[in-house]
Amino acid sequence: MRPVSHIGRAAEPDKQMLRREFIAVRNRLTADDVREAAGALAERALELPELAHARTVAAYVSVGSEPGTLALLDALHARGVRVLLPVLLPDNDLDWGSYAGEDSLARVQHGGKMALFEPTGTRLGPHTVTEADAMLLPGLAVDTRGMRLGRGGGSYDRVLARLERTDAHPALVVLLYDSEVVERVPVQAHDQAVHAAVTPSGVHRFRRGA
Ligand SMILES: Nc1nc2c(c(=O)[nH]1)N(C=O)[C@@H](CNc1ccc(C(=O)N[C@@H](CCC(=O)O)C(=O)O)cc1)CN2
Ligand SMILES: Nc1ncnc2c1ncn2[C@@H]1O[C@H](COP(=O)(O)OP(=O)(O)OP(=O)(O)O)[C@@H](O)[C@H]1O
Repeated sequence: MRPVSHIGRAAEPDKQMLRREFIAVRNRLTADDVREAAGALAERALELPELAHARTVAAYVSVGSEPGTLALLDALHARGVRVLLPVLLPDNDLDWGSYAGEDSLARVQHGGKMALFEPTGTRLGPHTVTEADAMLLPGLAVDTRGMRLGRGGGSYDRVLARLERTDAHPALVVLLYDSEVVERVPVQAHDQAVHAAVTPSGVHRFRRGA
């Protein structure tokens, strides 16, 4: 058997298989499980110094069985933090808009992709994310190096590449369930490590190059 932690094209089928497995586990969660986890996740995340000091936070609105983010968005918004939310573009890149409460969101179906909740206000442009002091990222798993397995759209790979090009260095925090922090995920050359993961039971910090 091939190891799963190699770099390169061979990682792609491994990623696909792992994504299916993590999604299957999420799909077995009940509405109560999701609700309970969302409350705990918001509490843990709000304890992060990176969020306590942030004036602008790039985040996202969870859907389905993803770890819930709405309570966290509301708490940040109530504190006066500027919360940026993604708008999915046709090439999977992300534009951004501001969160102004639940009424400022609309459910958007992008072709055959999953339905998302997106901000209805002014679109600020893809570059706006470089103004964030912290970024909350979706994912399916993260490993002990901070390498993140995303859904495979490459949206956040693009965002992270944009941050690197503009020399922006926000705190990168992925929101996950406890069982999604694992020993190793497959990586490709374009993948970038996050600094921390927040799960309902705690915060995991990753050392760069670990
Ligand atoms: N709640 C939430 N919002 C989010 C993301 C996310 O993962 N979760 N994104 C994360 O990048 C961005 C949207 N990007 C996306 C890119 C591609 C697909 C997509 O192709 N989905 C396919 C297959 C993948 C899947 O099932 O997960 C589909 O829905 O069938 C979805 C979202 C920004 N907003
Ligand atoms: N900077 C980039 N610009 C354009 N496409 C990119 C970039 N980085 C990665 N991609 C492409 O995006 C696709 C998905 O990459 P990958 O499997 O790493 O997604 P992911 O990290 O799991 O998803 P996401 O970033 O949406 O959370 C790949 O085909 C990859 O080549």
